[in-house]
Parts: sequence; structure tokens; C-alpha cells
Amino acid sequence: MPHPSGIAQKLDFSSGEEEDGVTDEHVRDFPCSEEAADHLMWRTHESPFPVTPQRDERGLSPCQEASPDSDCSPPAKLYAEGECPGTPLPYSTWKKLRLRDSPYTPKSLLYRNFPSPGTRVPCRGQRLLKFAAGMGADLEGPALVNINPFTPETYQQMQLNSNGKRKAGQPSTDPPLKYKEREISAGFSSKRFVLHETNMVPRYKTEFLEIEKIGAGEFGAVYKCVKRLDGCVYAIKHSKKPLAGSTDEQLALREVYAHAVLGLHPHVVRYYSAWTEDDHMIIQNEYCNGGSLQDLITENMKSGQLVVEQELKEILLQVSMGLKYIHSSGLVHMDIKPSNIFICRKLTEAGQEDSDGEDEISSASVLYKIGDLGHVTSVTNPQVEEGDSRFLANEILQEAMFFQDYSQLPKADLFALGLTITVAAGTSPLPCNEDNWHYIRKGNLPEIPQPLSSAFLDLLKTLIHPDPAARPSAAALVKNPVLRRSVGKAAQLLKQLNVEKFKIAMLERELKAAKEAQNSGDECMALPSKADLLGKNKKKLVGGKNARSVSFTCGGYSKMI
Ligand SMILES: Nc1ncnc2c1ncn2[C@@H]1O[C@H](COP(=O)(O)OP(=O)(O)OP(=O)(O)O)[C@@H](O)[C@H]1O
Ligand SMILES: [Mg+2]
Repeated sequence: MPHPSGIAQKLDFSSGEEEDGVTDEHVRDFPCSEEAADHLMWRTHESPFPVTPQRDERGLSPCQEASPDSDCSPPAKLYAEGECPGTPLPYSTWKKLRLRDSPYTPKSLLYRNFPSPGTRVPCRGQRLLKFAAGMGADLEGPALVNINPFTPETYQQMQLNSNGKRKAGQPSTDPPLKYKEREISAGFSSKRFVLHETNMVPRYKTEFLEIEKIGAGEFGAVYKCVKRLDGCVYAIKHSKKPLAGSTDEQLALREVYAHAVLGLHPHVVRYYSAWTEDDHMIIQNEYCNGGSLQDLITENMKSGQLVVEQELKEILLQVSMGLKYIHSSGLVHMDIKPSNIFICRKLTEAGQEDSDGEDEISSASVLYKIGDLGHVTSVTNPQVEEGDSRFLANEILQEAMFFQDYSQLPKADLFALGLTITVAAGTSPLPCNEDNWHYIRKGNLPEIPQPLSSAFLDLLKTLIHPDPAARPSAAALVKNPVLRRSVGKAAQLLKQLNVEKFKIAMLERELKAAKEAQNSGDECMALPSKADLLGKNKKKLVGGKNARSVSFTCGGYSKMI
């Protein structure tokens, strides 16, 4: 049986090498043994490794702040056995790292390979960039690149401006933009070549240590892995089927495109990188240490527990924040359901991070995040791949909608979210079709086996309203007082806490001054010439008969001391 130290060694800076006969197969088996589990607690929720770093309140990781186009791998947090896993690596050690096979995000590759100023952006037929990393592709050939259909127009325009020398405001008459438009309207049809060309040297086994399988779905399997270089845990998603020509290819690309655009929100699972190996797509995402909401529901069912109303509201609020972000980017998720909502239990102390406004709840100890972006589509040019029928809004099946009014498309996510919360509240499994399915689509909530406040029930009902226009938008939902109540209470308590802290600080200052005055008074007793003066000071410092008025307005608080 491999020894834990063997595994620690595996995690050393040995990217690209199989060490000492400890194969990945051994390592994969290791956590399954009881002994190993006792030693290392290599389980989903008990990893000794630092989980994927959380963003700061602006949604940025330290590495993103440094370089937005880097691989997004966080700064190394490597540690020897027994050391604190969170200890940052000294800079000197960090500098010595051999950054071999340095991975590139699609975005960084795009920047690297974008034509230099003056070069014309390639026309149709030359559109795909050969990604070079580790595969010896012909980089001298025409620049080939996938066009992300989810990138905002302004962003595309910006790139053209910087690369094609067109100034802002100038009419978009040059071929590159037309080419882009054609590409985007072509949707996901002709991307096989780029997938083929991006098949790299096996990066998964080289760069990651697989710990365990954490999920599987329609698309493929998801593994919990430690990145050998940075020692952090990631969720790595492998497509099940070979990509070329299959619908999975489209889904995989959609997911990557969407992740690349929706990179920075505390309530959307974070994306780090994607690549292909053996014609299979691999996506490296933030690891959510609490599993999915579906996992929580399943556990609750087993133990006869229910998610209480307060928590249901929190889930609804946080997921609405994520949806608001997605929708404001002109995108729709199209597959909201419990197994696509992920749970991150914060490792930092609650309240450590500053928070303001609607994201105040982000200082909560549990974060709910939207993941699985495989069905994401754009509002303006929807290519709808229906999600799970149990959570599907009726209007998605009405084709007429897609030829008339796309503006209500985001409301399908709100419908699915309403049913997701209903399921989290303990309702029995939702129907896939037939009478019960239609009954719910008429605006009837399935039976919920716990008493919920009428305000909350009404809100859930409006979410599944048959008319999408009658459902609240995600932006409206995050402001809904039914959901904001708990946030309001937290804010109120925070203000009170600040007031009390302020009072303590004042008293401490006063005490210090009193002590100083007392000491200097004792000393000066021997100096009669100064006694009078000191007596005055002392009186002033300790208050004495001087009524001192302290007034402050922190949190609306004002008091005379
Ligand atoms: N980032 C992550 N952190 C933790 N667990 C994850 C993560 N991503 C996926 N999982 C687990 O893997 C499961 C499947 O992941 P995902 O939904 O992304 O794949 P899928 O194949 O598209 O699934 P489906 O077809 O069921 O929607 C999730 O339900 C969850 O249990
Ligand atoms: Mg899923």
C-alpha cells in the first residue's frame, strides 16, 4: 500500500513526471482504503488541501489581479507534510519553479496569437487558430481561433480596435467584423477543427493528481483533483463521449465559452482552464467543497431532515444574484436545477471580508453557486438545447416564442429556480411529463411537506407563473423584501456591533488617559512647583466634574457619555 508520504511526494513540483513507481492508478486507489482515509481524510468535504481559492469581494483572485490573462491558477500554496496547507510559498522558492508546459487559457492563447497591429484579421476559411502548446502545431500558418459567441459586442469591438487599428466610433465596415458576425451566426457548427487542433500532450495526468470521482452526468464525469503545481483542489470535468461531430461537442464548447465570459461572480462556479485530450473536452473549474444542492437534498431525505425556510430563502437569494449576473451578460443558463447548484463552505471566518449592498450575503459561511454552463445560450441569438424537462418552463416548448420575443427567455431560468427551491423544500420528485407536469405549468406549486410563510409561498408561485412576463426577473428577486429580510437583520446586527466596538474603543482610550494621568500625578507629587498644573490636567483627563459629551453617528447611533 502506498504510504502517505508517497502522495505528498506526488504533490511536489514534479509536473510531468511519474515518480518512484507510484502510478496514478495507485494514487487513485489510495483514498479508498480505510487507513488512508484515517490518515489523510481524503474525502470530498475533508480535504487536507487548500480548496480552490475564493475570490475577494470584487470577485478577483490574487492572480487575477496580477494578470487577468494568466492561467488563473492561484499563487502557489505548497507545503511540506505537517506544514500548514495555507502557508504561502516564499517568493524565492516560487521563483525557482520550473514552469514547464505552462498552461494557457483559451483567452491567453487568443491574445498571444492575435495578429499584431497592422496584420489583417484572417478571413473566412482561416478562422481557427492552431493552439501550439505542447503539440508542435504549425504556428506559422494562418491564425485560427474559435470565436466565442457569448463575448459582449463591445469586447469584440475592443479587440478589433486594438488589433485591426479601427478607432472607436468608426463604422464597422472592414471584413473582420463581418467575418465575426458570420461566425457567430453560424453558431457552434464548424468547430471540429479547433478541437482537433487543440488536442495537447496529456495534460490531465501530468498536471493533476486525481483524488476521487465526485459526480457524473449527461456530459461526463467530474473528478476532484489537486493541481501538482499549486497544490490546490479543482473540479475537473471530462466529457464522456469523443467530441468530434457529436452534440457533446457543442455542449462542451458552449460550456467553455460561457465560463470564459462569466468568469467573475461569487455565485457562479469559477472557471480556470479548458483543453482537449484524445478528442475529449476537459474543463478545470473551482472545486465546491459542499457538493451540489442535490447532494444536500438527498442527504436530507435519508436523515429525514428538511432545508428550513431561512436557508431556502438564502439559496433563492444567492442563486438569483448569480442569475442576475448571467442575465445581465445577455446569457441564459437554461438548466437550473439542484444538481447544477454547488455549495461552497467558506474556509475564512464569516464576516472577514467586507461586503456591501446585495452581496452582503456573500459573507455568509455557505455560498451557493451556479455551475454546469453546458446549456447556456444568448438571449439575442438563442440556440436552445433544452435542459432537464422536470424544470423546464412550458414556453420553451412553444416554438413560436423563439421567432417572436426572446426577451422573456431569462424567465425560463426563474421558473426552473422556483421549482429548484420547491424541491429543496422537500417536495417529492418532480414529474418529467404527463398530467402532473402540465398541472405545475399552470402555476400550481407541488405539495411542500413543511409549513412555509405565505409571503414566501406566494413568491415561489410567482416564479412558476405560466406567463413568463409575470415572473420576477433575477434583478427584481434580489431586491425582494421577502428575501432581503435576513440580510437586513444581518446588516442591523453589524451596525450594532460597530457601535459597541466604538464604545469600547472610547472607554479604552479614556482608561488609558486616566492611567497616564494617574502615573504622572504620582511622579509630580514630588514637584510642588507643578502640582497645580497637574491637578488641572488630571481633572480634565478623568472627567471629574467636567461633563463630556461624545456624539457619533455610526449606524445612526448617537449617545451622550
Ligand atoms: N465544481 C464542482 N465542485 C464540486 N462538485 C462538482 C463540481 N462540478 C460538478 N460537480 C459534481 O458533478 C456532478 C455533475 O457535474 P455537472 O452538472 O457539471 O455535469 P453534467 O454532466 O453536465 O451533469 P448533468 O447532465 O446531470 O447536468 C454535479 O452534480 C456535482 O455533484
Ligand atoms: Mg449538471
